[in-house]
Amino acid sequence: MAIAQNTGRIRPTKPKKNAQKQKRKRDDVDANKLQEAVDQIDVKSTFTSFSELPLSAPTEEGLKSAHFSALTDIQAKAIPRALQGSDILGAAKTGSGKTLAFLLPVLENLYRAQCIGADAGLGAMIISPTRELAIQIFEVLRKVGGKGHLFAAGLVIGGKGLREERDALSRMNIVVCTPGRILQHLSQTSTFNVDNLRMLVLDEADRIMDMGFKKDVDAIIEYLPSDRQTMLFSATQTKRVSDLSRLALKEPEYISVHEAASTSTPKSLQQNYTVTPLPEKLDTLWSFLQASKKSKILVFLSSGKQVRFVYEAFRHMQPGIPLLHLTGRQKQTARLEITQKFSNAKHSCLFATDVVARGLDFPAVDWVIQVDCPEDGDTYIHRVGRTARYEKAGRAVLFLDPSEEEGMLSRLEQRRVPIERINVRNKKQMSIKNQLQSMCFKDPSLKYLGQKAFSSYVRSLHIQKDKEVFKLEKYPLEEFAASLGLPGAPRIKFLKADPAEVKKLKNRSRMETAVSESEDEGSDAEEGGEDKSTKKNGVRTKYDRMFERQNQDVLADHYAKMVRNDDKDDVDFGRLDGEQAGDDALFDVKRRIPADSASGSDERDVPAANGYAEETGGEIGGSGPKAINLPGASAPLVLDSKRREKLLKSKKKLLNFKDKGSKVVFDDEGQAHPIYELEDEDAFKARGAPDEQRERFLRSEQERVDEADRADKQLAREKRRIKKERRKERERAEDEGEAEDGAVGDSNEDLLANFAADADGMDEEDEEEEQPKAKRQKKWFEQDPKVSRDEEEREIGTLDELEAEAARLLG
Ligand SMILES: Nc1ncnc2c1ncn2[C@@H]1O[C@H](COP(=O)(O)OP(=O)(O)OP(=O)(O)O)[C@@H](O)[C@H]1O
Repeated sequence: MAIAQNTGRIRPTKPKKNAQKQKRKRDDVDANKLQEAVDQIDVKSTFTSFSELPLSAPTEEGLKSAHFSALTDIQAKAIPRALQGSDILGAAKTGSGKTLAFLLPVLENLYRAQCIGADAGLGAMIISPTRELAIQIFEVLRKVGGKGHLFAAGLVIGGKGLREERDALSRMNIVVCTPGRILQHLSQTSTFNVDNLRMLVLDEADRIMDMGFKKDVDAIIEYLPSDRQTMLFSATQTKRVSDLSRLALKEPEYISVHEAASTSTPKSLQQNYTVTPLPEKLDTLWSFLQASKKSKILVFLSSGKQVRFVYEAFRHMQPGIPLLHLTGRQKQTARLEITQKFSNAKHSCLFATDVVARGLDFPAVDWVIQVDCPEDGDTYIHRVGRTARYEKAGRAVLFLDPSEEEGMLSRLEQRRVPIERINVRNKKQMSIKNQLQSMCFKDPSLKYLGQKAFSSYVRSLHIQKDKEVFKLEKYPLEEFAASLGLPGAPRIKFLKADPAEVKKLKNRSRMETAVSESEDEGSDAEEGGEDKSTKKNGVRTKYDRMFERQNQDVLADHYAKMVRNDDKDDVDFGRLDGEQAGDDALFDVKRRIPADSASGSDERDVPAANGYAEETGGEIGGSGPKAINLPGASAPLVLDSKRREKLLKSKKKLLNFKDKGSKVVFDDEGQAHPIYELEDEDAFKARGAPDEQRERFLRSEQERVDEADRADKQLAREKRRIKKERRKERERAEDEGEAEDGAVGDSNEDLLANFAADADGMDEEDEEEEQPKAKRQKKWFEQDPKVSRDEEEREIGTLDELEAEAARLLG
């Protein structure tokens, strides 16, 4: 198969023309025979191996090289029906091989239809909710289809050049994509023709069909031909009639292989929970890591901020096991690198958000630890499904706060999850609170991360839909803040908001947010999220995007949308009551400014990095720019970009934002006054009319000038006298002979020079003037003055005398 690279760069390879033609001929014959065999499949019979199915030679070859021989349950049931062209709703436990259950029919059905090459157009579209999962599906496609098939296949997930994708799309037969990005191509790429599309696959279909992707999916469907085969797969598949009608499924086959099973999770998965009060969760996690250094562990936390804080804090404490972290906020290349690292690692601990909860097939994960309670039973199932995949063993532990225990256990029971309580051995339990506190004290940036982790966690609790499980008022938040090493709990404000808006926001699940983050917030300007806003706003520049990017280090996009700039409606978190905390509430993070600049006496200081404190109001702290009060600055420094945030690290640059200071003069008592000070008006009037005052002032100034003039003249006279004396002194010295009088002359000159300097400050030029000139050598045309005087006295009379005189001068 001509397959694109898994980085999103699409480079269909070109098989040699002759070989291609011959192969096509063979394939034509094969395809006809295969079609007959497929038509004759008895879908009710039991299949156990791939060899029992009528598959093409290239597919068989691919399966063989990937060492797939026996069919899993879902594959045995779904593949025969899908080969015959039925629409499928496939449900099976995590790690049970659903990917091959839809990839094989895609390869086979397109092969039999000879939907190969650029002329055939796009034959199949496979949609995944996350980029990581799309990449993984693409890899499996490459593994089983890359051996002998001639399809051109590619990945369209954003994070790479739009034009590059656009060019390749027009030649693709199979595309694996994320919803936002493919919709962008459908709406913007004129050469992208989907008229020949035969198959549409939705992996993690329940996720793709829910609120987060609703608009995108509905729009995508509009572009696709209605005469197509549609397949939906998920471990938590639903038969929602609304979804089926949205996708226009035709008499779909509902294949739920584990419906009758007593549990909805793999049998080989051992599941436990431990009741750990929120402030002790990090202690328990640390103790667990210390006891499991030779394991591969996946730790779920509910927000990217928490992931970042726990990762950074634990990293500093050197746990003795390699640590990794993954969130939707990271750049695509970093995410890819981390998933690969964790896949290849033997012993490692990956802290992650729900961005990796679904579909990812990390090999040999020993433990899945859920430090934060999942939002619902489905999320729990997907998270724990990252271990115990395809008949392998695995263990999962859920940390529950006492307030969550009852509610969550009943949800898990409803979802047929067998889970048992275990207790943490007191002896093994370690406390890292003091360590965290001292680390946060020493390292303001860690403390800052801790504050963000705290706020984002509280916000995530607040927006949870299931209030029977998540009762915000029951969590010991002060103690929780202390357990993160913080000196106090950052205060959080809740704002009243439009109920309709809140409802809409609440309907967005956390997973959706994580996923939409992952789609929206890569570094590349042409990613899915950006594309959506492009649609809305028309042309946007790089700077628009830069400023629109929501406070990347602080709050997620959806939180930003929940913040309203309406101070009147602020309600203190401390005073939160049932009504205020109800569905109508939106919230905002309120951080403190230093006590000396804060007006409210009850406010605590929460100094941010570099010793400065943040002040937020309205949208600040939620998503918009932050304002920092610099000591000595007249106005707060607004942090509306990364570049400005960096400023905080440079004292030199910060000086530009501070007041430059003003000049003052000191009176005799040592009191400072501004240089120009307005005097008292009455005192001014008492001194007479302004004109008179002006006259008086001019007169007095004139006298002052005259006096100064006189002094100057006197000084000039004195100088001239000194000069004269010095000249005479010099001449006398010359006359009497330099050798004898040098000493006297020098001493006089010193004396005179000193006097002159004292007299008034003669400047250097004057001083130089006073220095005796060094005796200069005569030029050829100059005469000795003595000689010259003698000569002048001598009269030149005749021509002979004149000639004789000229000869004498020349000689
Ligand atoms: N027929 C098979 N024989 C052997 N291994 C298989 C077979 N089918 C799938 N596998 C392996 O099982 C593992 C899980 O497969 P897959 O990722 O498709 O599961 P899934 O059902 O999609 O899981 P999830 O619900 O978590 O997405 C993979 O490592 C895959 O290679």
